Amino acid sequence: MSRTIKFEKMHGAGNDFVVIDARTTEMPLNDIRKKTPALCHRRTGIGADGVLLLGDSDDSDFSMHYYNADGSLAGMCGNGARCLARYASRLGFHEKLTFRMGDNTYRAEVHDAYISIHFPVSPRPAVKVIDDITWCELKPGTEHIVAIDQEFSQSSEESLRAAGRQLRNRNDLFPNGTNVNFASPINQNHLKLVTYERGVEDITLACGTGAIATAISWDYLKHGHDGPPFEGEKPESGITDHHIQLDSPGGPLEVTFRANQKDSHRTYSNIQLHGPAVSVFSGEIEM
Ligand SMILES: N[C@H](CCC[C@H](N)C(=O)O)C(=O)O
Repeated sequence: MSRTIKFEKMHGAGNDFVVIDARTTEMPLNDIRKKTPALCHRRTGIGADGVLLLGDSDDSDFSMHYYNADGSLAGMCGNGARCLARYASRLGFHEKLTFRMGDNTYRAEVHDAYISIHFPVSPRPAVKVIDDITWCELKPGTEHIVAIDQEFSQSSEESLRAAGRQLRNRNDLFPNGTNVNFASPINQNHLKLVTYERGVEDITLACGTGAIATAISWDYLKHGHDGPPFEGEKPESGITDHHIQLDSPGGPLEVTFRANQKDSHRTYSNIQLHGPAVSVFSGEIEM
């Protein structure tokens, strides 16, 4: 049976989504998931990198559900979270809200120009050398690997897409696949970032969890890496707060976090993602 469903098309730094209030659709979430590739198709559908659903929650303001464009599940979507928070605040939720995604409860603060999402996660980066390139592997809500090299700023989009696709499909190393981030430093607190996204199977204009993964990897590779120190830096004991800007093809995102250094261990907390969330149009679609 086909149904007409209301949706809003939104984006955060060009990472775009079909947003649906699942409380009003009377359609099982899994049925919407099955329709996700058709909804996200850029020629025959609405066109998006994924579908965001707002659902009920017992212990938060709402629950977030996210499907990649191919219908696969992802642990988290940072740009999507900002869009859903903006959408929720327009539905009448407060500007400060909480939402549930998987096992985590996130907090969001909705401002006119930007939205901040507090990530209740403490990712533990691990260094992996693959084909002579140093990668940092970590999971700020979903799976990422990050390489940081000045050379990526000169690389063509085609070459990064091909390299991202190849690594994403290295099932021997990443049985669940991974999102792949190529970053190049501009200065200590500012990097350029290109992300190949699993489930979209392409470079997207921005990736929020990729921005978090990159900001933390940048710090970890300098201070927390078990191998020889990078740039001659030695780990120091203590707490430091960081604010990093990541420039993606679709625009800048900002990440703040706290690094906690104890002996040779470096851990991360107070992670926040800040950036825009914009409504493009709304409509109805037969599903
Ligand atoms: N674009 C999203 C990430 C989606 C992650 C997804 N592609 C996966 O983990 O499979 C973001 O802003 O964080």
